[in-house]
Amino acid sequence: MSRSPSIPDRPHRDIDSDLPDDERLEALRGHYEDLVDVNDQLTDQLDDAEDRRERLREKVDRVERENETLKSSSLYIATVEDVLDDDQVIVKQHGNNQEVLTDVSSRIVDSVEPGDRVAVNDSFAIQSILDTETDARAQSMEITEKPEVTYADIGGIDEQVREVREAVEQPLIEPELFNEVGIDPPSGVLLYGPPGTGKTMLAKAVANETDATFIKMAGSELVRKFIGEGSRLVRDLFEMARERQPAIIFIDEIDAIATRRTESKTSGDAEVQRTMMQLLSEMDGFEARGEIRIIAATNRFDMLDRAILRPGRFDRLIEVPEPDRDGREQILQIHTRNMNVADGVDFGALADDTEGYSGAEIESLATEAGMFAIRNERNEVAHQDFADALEKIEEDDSSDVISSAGYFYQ
Ligand SMILES: Nc1ncnc2c1ncn2[C@@H]1O[C@H](COP(=O)(O)OP(=O)(O)OP(=O)(O)O)[C@@H](O)[C@H]1O
Repeated sequence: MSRSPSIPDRPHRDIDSDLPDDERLEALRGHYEDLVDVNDQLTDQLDDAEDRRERLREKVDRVERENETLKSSSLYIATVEDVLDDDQVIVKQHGNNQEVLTDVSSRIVDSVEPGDRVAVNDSFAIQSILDTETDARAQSMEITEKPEVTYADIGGIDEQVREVREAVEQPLIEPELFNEVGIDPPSGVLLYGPPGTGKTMLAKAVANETDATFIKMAGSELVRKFIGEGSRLVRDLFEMARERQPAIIFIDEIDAIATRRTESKTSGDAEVQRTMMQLLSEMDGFEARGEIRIIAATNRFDMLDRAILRPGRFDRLIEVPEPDRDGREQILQIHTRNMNVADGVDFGALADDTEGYSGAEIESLATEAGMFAIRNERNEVAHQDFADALEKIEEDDSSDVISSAGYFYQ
């Protein structure tokens, strides 16, 4: 840090009053020049001090802004791919593998290196470099203060929405109802059904509706990546939820940690078992009327260890099936509501033609139809675009079957 410049001495001259007038005048002129000189020095120093104060104020503002961003908690994990000049880097976001050119906070710009795992905020600016422990915790959890999904975004599963609201939302919003009646709400809710039918959406929508933090952990990540750490991460998960309650814990692919016990006793099995025991013990010691609710999801209900379905654990089972015809029509309407759709598009006919499609597949159909419109240089999506998209998806699916069959028989 630079030291403050010293204040110049006050000029002093003894002027003898007996001097002849012209010499006295000369001495006074000299004294005056000394004073002007000191005045100039002081003015310069004042300007410097003001500059320094301005710079410090900017720095304080910047640090305050960075602090605010750090405190707002929705941070995502990414890996640094490349460090460029001008405090910019390219990062790849975990989960969706999106590559983004972004800024680095000046605090840490000198420490960022390619390959580092970092926490980025909503606008992808790097907030901190993760150490291994935070990294492991954060990697397996997705934390969102308030997910954007609402019940209005979910189509075709009204009955399931109603059941989830009753089992998860009501105990959070009106715990006194359960106290008055003298019953405990369901401890945990298990959503089961085929992939892409809206299980994750349901959990997010409850969090949105109840202003709860949404904390998602994938069972498969727990056992695949963190051998030896699974049970600690389950503990972390509940601790994180307690710190941020009201919170919805969503454990996706719960089958990965709660499979039926097999005969084989490999170390991997023992690890999975320990992780599941930790989950059960967290749930057993859990206040059902508290501000934390647990939802799990699986596509493999048949494989589940029945121990997790006992009373006091995941004791409310909700099946989320593939949508029926009306459901498919509703989901199509939802996923095209922000699209520029031509008048002649017949959603009823499209619902008829998409039997067996999940919500996620219907979403891809809508996007694909939009792509056809763009390819044909139109900004309005016509019925034919949906028909072409459907044909393309069916073709892609059948070639997948052929290639996987070819592989099988090789
Ligand atoms: N019922 C639905 N209504 C509207 N959109 C849906 C519905 N189901 C799925 N989708 C669309 O598919 C995407 C994936 O859905 P979601 O992640 O909720 O499925 P999931 O059942 O949790 O799947 P998985 O078992 O593979 O985790 C959603 O983001 C949404 O766009």
